[in-house]
Amino acid sequence: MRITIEEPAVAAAATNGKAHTAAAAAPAAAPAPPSRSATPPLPPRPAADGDEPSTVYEPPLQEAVEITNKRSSDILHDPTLNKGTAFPLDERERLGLRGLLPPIISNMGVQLERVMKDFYYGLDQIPPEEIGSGITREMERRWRMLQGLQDRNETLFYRVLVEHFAEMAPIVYTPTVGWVCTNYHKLWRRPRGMFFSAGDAGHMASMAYHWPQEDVQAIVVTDGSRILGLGDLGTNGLGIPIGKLDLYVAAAGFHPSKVLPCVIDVGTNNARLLEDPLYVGLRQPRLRGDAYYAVVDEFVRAVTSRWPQAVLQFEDFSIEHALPLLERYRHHHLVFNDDIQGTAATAVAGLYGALRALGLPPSALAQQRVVCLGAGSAGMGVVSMIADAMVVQGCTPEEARRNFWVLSSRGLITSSREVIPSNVAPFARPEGELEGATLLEVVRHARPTVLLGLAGVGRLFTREVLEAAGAVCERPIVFAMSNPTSKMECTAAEALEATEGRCVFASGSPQDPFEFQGRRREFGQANNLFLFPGMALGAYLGRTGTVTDGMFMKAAEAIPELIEEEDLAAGLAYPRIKSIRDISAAVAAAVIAAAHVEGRVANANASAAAAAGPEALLRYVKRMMYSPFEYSSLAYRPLGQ
Ligand SMILES: O=C([O-])CC(=O)C(=O)O
Ligand SMILES: [Mg+2]
Repeated sequence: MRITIEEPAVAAAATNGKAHTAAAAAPAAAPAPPSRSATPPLPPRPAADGDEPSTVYEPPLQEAVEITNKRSSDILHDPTLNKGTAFPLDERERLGLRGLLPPIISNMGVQLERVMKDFYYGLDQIPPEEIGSGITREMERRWRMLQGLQDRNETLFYRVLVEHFAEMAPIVYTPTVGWVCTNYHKLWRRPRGMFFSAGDAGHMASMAYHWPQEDVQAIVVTDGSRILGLGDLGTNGLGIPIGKLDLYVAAAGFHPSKVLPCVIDVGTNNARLLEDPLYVGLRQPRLRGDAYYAVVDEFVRAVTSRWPQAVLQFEDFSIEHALPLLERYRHHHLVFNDDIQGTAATAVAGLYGALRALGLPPSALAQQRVVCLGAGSAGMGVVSMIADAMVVQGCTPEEARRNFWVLSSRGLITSSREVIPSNVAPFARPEGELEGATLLEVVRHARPTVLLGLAGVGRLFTREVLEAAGAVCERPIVFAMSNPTSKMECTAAEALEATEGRCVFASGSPQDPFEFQGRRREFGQANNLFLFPGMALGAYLGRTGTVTDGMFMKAAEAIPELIEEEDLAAGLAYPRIKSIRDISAAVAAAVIAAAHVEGRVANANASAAAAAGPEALLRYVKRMMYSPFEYSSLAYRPLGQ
């Protein structure tokens, strides 16, 4: 496997072709692009006849070489030196840039095409089906504006993000981040984070040293194979680790220079990206099997060797790899999978919150009847953890399992199904019980109190399904957890209308408040953003070695404690995200406390704080959190001193 180099001739041809396509698709009001926006064709090559030079030698007017004493990101941040994706491989090696840029080496023609498309069409270069419902032009404008701020002044960026978190989280994170990933190759700006590709095999350990920070405390990595519910986005998926780590800083107080977003590029099976001349990832189908695991293993060895104390969060890996990778590393490294474990703990937290809102004690969890749509890694992670929580609340594992009805795209899963993955098998209904039944049939038959949506395919909680849920239960709990907005199982308005306002609703992507039956209704956000920043902070501060199920369970129990009384009365199952820093601090403290009981807190300060009790521990955590409210003063120390 080697780094792919775009052929200039091919790229120039593609440039011309695309310019015409874009012009045809342009709205009538848009200015017509010049007939040729691409680089002019090269002059015909002179025929080689004999040994005579065909041209007269002309000395160049300016030096072709520019001298610099800068390296690595200092070069990318110097506009006079930066070439973006066009740095050739030898310069990437010589200047410590390998890994700081996507694997494709473009030429200036491709860069020109990207710029001109944006210049002429802006958002309109993007086919409407890619925009995704819920993403408006105004959200795009805000994203671009905040991105510009982040590129020039991170302290100020994080200050505005912390101060206006509820308003800005939907722009830097879900749902806008889904749109950003879909269009990452068109929106290309300054690179942020690291790219490890299959073409880097054998080089990753040394590449990790190209990252300029000695002290990295948290890494989020994706292989781009299942970005939110949007599918395989290849290297474009890096937008997700970037968005997650923005929240590490804003919500959990990691220092912005100490977090590292990463993508592992093993190819993509997304035909549209493979054909797009602007795509910046490897143009090859995804690696599979041992070849795939070899790349991920090398990445994990590279980053954990250079930064042994860092927490490593796996994000948006497709179902076939997410669980095997978690099992592979979780017993040796400080890792967790946010979609499996973070989403699970978020769902448990929300169920405890919903029970509180309904005036029921935590022990009532053991009596809930749960229908879960989606048997992927996130769905099954949620189901297993709710079952574990039911056991904590006093029922046997067998009784807990009988409380679940799990549906895949082929309907209800029963033990008569030919192939059942091992994590699904314990939750298969007994043979003969409605194999393959539709969601509507299952709701009527099982009479659930809880309806969970984790299928990632869009509006499957139809009006009929929701009405049935409202008919079999006075106050059904409805969580539409798939992201982004276009993939949610139903909207808040749909859930409220179909149940005459009786349900407790939450969704993974945010929903604006609205008036319903003369009352303003607001909704909790069932998103793992409540979990992962605090989980990472607790695991990092505690130096807990690994991340255990017990740590997740305690984190889940801590979250509903932070819902305000008046919000409980209004039926909110989650605290408000504007208190995200308090929530993350409480989660981190709960995580350290759980790890302390398990005897795995290796950091003496954290251990002493845990021994001193919950208040001392919470104070310790809060003291360790970075705050962007003041600039720190800068001191100068020359290199080598
Ligand atoms: O990123 C989010 O909003 C939640 C999440 O992990 C996912 O949907 O994969
Ligand atoms: Mg995710």
